[in-house]
This record gives sequence, C-alpha cells and structure tokens, in this order.
Amino acid sequence: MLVGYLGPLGTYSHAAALQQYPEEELKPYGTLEAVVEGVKNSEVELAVLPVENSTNGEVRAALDALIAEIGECPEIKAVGEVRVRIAHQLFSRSSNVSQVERIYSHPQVWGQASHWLSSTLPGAKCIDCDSTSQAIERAWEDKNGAAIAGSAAGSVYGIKPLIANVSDRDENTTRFLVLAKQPAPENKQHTMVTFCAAQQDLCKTLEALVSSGVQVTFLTSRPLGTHWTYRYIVEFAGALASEQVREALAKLNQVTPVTVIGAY
Ligand SMILES: O=C(O)C(=O)C[C@]1(C(=O)O)C=C[C@@H](O)C=C1
Repeated sequence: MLVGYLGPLGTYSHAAALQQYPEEELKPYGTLEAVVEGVKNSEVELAVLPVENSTNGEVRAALDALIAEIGECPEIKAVGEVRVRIAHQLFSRSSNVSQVERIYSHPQVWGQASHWLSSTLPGAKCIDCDSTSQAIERAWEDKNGAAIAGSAAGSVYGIKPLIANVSDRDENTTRFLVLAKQPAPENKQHTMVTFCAAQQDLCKTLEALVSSGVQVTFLTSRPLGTHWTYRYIVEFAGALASEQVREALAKLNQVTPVTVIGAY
C-alpha cells in the first residue's frame, strides 16, 4: 500500500506517516495541495494531512486543499487520525545565533515558536517554505540563514541543531487526518463535517448538533467572499452509525446541506 505525505524525508508529516504505517511504502509530495491531489488521482491509497496544531490551531492550507478536493471528488474521506509530538530545533550553517538574519520554515511553524523568535531573533526575516525539510535545504544555501525543523530532518541532512528547543510549548502536538477514497468508517469516535451558512444561521446549525446531544470538539470557518457567509468545518464526538449522530446530521441538513468529511 502506498501512503502519501508532505515531503521530502524528515518532515513532521513523514514522521506521522512512519508512526502510523511503519511497514508501508511512503510517497512524498511537494505541497499540502499535492498530497490531497495524490489521493484524488488514486496515486496513493492513503495520505496523512496536518489539520490542527495544539499551539497554533488549524492548518489553514491543508483544510482549504481538503475542502476544495472533496468538492471535486466527494469519495475522498478522512478515515483515521494520527497525533505527533512536534519539537522544533534551530539549524544553521552559522555557529552563532546572533549572525542569523533569515529564518526558513513552514508557515505553520511561526505561531509555534513566536515567543522564542521575538525574544531571541526579533529582527530576523521569516521566509515561508513548503515544508520544514525544504527549509533546511534553503537555509543551507544562505550563510546568514537558519531553519526551524524537527530532529528527524536534522538526521536526514546529517546536521546537529544550533539550538535544541525553540518551541513555545513542550507539549506541542499536531494532529493529522488519514485520507482515502473510501467511505467514512461508521464506528469511529469522531466525525468531521462541513457546511455553508450565513453568519446569522451559525446558531441554528450548532443547535441542530447540540440538541441531538453531540459534543462539538472543533470548529473553524472560512469566509466565502460574499458578505458575510461562511463555510464551517465542525468536528464532534460520536460515531456515524450512532442514533445521536444520525439525528444530528438529519437536523443539520434541514438547516443547510452538510457534507461528511470523515470519521476517525
Ligand atoms: O513542514 C513539515 O514538516 C510538515 O509536515 C507540515 C507541518 C504543518 O503543516 O503543520 C506539520 C506539522 C507541524 O505543525 C509543522 C508543519
């Protein structure tokens, strides 16, 4: 079985794929969008996609890519979840942190190390990269550059960190959804759905869930660009096959059409 992930080797997505599928063949992709496309085009049977970090919240690019591809290909579903401890380190060709002028990393990382960055390197420019491993490659071409990445990325490139811990929080964790072109499992503990609603209808949609007795565990919104209508992504506790969740989805469908993203 082939499992897609945001590469190259050594990214946190690679760690998630290895943690969940140690025996399977893994296929790296260059961007989060390409990971979801890989599932859509059946190049891989499964893929891991980061969706939420305990320090910095939702991974917006990943959720946007997932919603866009599900719109085109509704067979894509989340069928599992993997949680990975994220411990950031600073890697640099320079041996002195005061010489660092530019820092390379994945944009999701800035909010996971913002206190460290503003206290230690307040003047440094932050440069977005497609992944933390790519950040090391780019920082190595810059004599006043440094990358924030994990220890696995350092091992892949055979380098030691200049600073061993730059995360704002020790318990920093990212959760990844496992994607597949399969029906969402009926018996898992959590369900994720998406729907569109005007601002004033948000309470009605939540009421549909809460009055059915399900507990909402995650909620995020994206503006649709019209004033002021949103796409919501909501996760709640409960198996798809349970009476409670069936009732919740039926009630929600009466307010606005709902799409099941998956269950895990
Ligand atoms: O760049 C990586 O190493 C990734 O796997 C991406 C990613 C993310 O998009 O959230 C994964 C986990 C961390 O939160 C930081 C970056």
